[in-house]
Amino acid sequence: MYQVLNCLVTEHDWRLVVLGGAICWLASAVAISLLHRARASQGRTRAIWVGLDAAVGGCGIWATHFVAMLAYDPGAGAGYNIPVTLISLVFAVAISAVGLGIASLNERRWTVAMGGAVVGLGVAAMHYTGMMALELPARIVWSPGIVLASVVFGSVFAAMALVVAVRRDDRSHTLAATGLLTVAIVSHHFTAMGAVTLVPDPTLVIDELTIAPAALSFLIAVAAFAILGISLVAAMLDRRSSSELHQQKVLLDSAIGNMSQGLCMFDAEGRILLFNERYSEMMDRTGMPLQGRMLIDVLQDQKSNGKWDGDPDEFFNMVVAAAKAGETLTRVVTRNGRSIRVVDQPKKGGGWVATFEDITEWQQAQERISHMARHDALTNLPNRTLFREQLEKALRLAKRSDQLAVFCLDLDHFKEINDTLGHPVGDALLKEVARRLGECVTEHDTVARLGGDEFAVVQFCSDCDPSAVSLLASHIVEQIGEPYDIGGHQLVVGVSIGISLAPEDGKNPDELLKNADLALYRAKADGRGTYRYFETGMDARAQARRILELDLRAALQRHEFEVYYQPIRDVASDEVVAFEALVRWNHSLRGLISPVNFIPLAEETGLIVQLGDWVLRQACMDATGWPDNVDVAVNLSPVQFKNPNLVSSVKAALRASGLPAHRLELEITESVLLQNSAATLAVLHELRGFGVRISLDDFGTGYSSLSYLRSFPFDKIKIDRSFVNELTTRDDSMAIVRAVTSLGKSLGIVTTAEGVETEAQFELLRREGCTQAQGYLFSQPRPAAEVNTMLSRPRARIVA
Ligand SMILES: Nc1nc2c(ncn2[C@@H]2O[C@@H]3COP(=O)(O)O[C@H]4[C@@H](O)[C@H](n5cnc6c(=O)[nH]c(N)nc65)O[C@@H]4COP(=O)(O)O[C@H]3[C@H]2O)c(=O)[nH]1
Repeated sequence: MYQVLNCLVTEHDWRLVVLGGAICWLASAVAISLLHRARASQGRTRAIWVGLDAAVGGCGIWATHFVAMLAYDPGAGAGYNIPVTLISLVFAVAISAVGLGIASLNERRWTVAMGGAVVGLGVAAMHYTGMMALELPARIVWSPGIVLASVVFGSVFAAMALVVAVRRDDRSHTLAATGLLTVAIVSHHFTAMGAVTLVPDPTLVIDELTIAPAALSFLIAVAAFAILGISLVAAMLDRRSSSELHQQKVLLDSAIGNMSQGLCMFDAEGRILLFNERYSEMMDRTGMPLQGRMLIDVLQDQKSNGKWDGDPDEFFNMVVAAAKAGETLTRVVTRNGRSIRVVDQPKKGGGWVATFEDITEWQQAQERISHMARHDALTNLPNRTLFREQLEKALRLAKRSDQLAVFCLDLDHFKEINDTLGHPVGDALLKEVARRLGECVTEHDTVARLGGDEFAVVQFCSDCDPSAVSLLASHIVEQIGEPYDIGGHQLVVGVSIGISLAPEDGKNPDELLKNADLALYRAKADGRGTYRYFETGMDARAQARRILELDLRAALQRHEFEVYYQPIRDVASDEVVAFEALVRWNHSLRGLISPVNFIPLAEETGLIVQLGDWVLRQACMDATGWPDNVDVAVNLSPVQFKNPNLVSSVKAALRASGLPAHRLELEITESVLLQNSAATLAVLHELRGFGVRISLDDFGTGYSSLSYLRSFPFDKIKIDRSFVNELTTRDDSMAIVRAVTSLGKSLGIVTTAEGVETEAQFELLRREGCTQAQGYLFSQPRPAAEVNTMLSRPRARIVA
């Protein structure tokens, strides 16, 4: 230590020492400030800043050394070897570049310290290379301990300088770092100089390629100018980037200020660095000092004002810890009745960015969508999806003693009401039905609309009487069956109910619904307006029906259908005047199947359109081979009337066969007139318009409304065989037949009695003036090939 101080005090010119110190301070200040720029930039820009920084630092170290060497007078004849002097400058710049590059790599304190230590080694490398350039008639004897101390001083102080510099880019830290870097260079130099002892040796020859100390001052001035020049360039670059930064800041401010989202940026400690107005509005922090404040203080203020109901410490610690761990936090908070989604996104370099989005409307829309997806729009009752979920839940929660029943409901003849009175009336009726159902059940039960006129109920009751299910079912049948007054229409609609019980009829919603549906089918088949419980055999019957349906579809392709004909005789002349076409199914395994067993299924599945079309074409074709005065009657199903192509199908059948239209008779039932009567009547008029005749079949069995006879000028009324059957035994049947025949006579409509089986029936009909008769008395329906036989033989012989 003494040696170092002695060297400094006795062997140096103080004025030059102060000048060297000043150059060193200047270079250190520029180097520290450039280090900040380097660390704030990326990639190539960072490399440029590191390069400039190393050039300034290196020149500073070099100039400081040689100014200090000027201050140190080693004696006459001293000079500096030029190449080695220049190499020492290269070392100073190159090693500083490595150290500064390391220090700019990341935030870690140890990396920065290591970078600083490398810069310190650069100072040492420069110093000792510079000393090697010193040429004088003396030998330099080094004191190794002091040499080591000089290297340690340089590295430790330089490491400290860089660590302080990167801690914060403000004036105090920059000043402290500049001071420490100056100390690093200066302390290293003078400690190293203390390690020198010059031993005169006149034998030593001074190289020619040396530079005199006086000339060296010129080089130092160049280095000092280099420092100043680089500082100037850096300042200009800095200015330019400051103005760019300023512009960017203006842009950023306006973008942040106009965002619909709230935004707040925090540093790693939880201090507010930046926020927009939207943030303070949304989080109810308007008018509160926020800039630079710790979040915890803001929360505590809000807590004391009653605007925050959480635990500020707990919350603050949680968000700070999450940001430190690099976790993104998302939560939804409620402020002033609005729902706000907050996302805390950790940011590079510590801290986090919080964004605040008002999702109130979005949330409401989501709720609406989810409600719509699970409720029926018309009645607002749960739909099938929600019903299944609720049934599933009820099954999960049901205890052994609980009773759970699933009801499937179907309104009877709702379709006809909808078709005749229109959809608005149908909709109003469904709403009213939904309301009445709601009144029938308790708060433990669920009512749902599964679609169309299908409703469902889950009855859930604890420790209740088993008769509760039947009681509810009959109550529903009664309530739904009460008359409705809808838009001035007095309506009556019945309901059929199928019931399945859990767990005996099914353990899951699908099974229970399927079985309740099977029971519903049975309720409908048993005459509607009633309820039925599921029974095990129902499933098998449904299965058989499904097989029949599949068979029916295939039968058309396999040409398994055949048209049979039954003669219709004129009562007065006893001549065959027409044949009724009646379809038969020649099933490959089951033999001949009667239409009563497959026509309803064909109607349900819509296959009747295809089948009816085929019968029509076949019947027209067959009739062309009969005498011209013998007509053909073909049955039309109500379902065929819903097909817009009906008229064109009839025309096509006539055209294809060449049968005159007046020889074709189409038989319809009253139910055809029930559905959308205006459209049906238009079709009937169109058919009649081109000469086809229309008969009203099964008269007396359905609604038997005489108004139908007024609504359309039928060519024929067919009296149902149930009346003919009882003609000789029941007076009322006789009275009905008499009324219909006289009605026909007065309206000029042909009357045909169906199902005539006995001579006595025929005799009565003849007496009452019935126009035509049809029945087993004359012939059963027979294949087309037997038509000629039926035509040629008198009836008595056929019966026999
Ligand atoms: N007990 C008894 N029955 C008699 C007597 N005379 C005729 N019948 C039967 O009465 C039915 C008359 O036909 P429908 O009332 O139109 O009733 C028909 C008709 O509604 C429907 N049907 C038959 N073929 C077709 C078709 O091609 N298209 C449509 N849409 N329906 C058809 O199937 C129903 C039943 O047809 P089928 O079984 O052929 O039954 C025929 C016929 O065989 C009798 O003296 N005594």
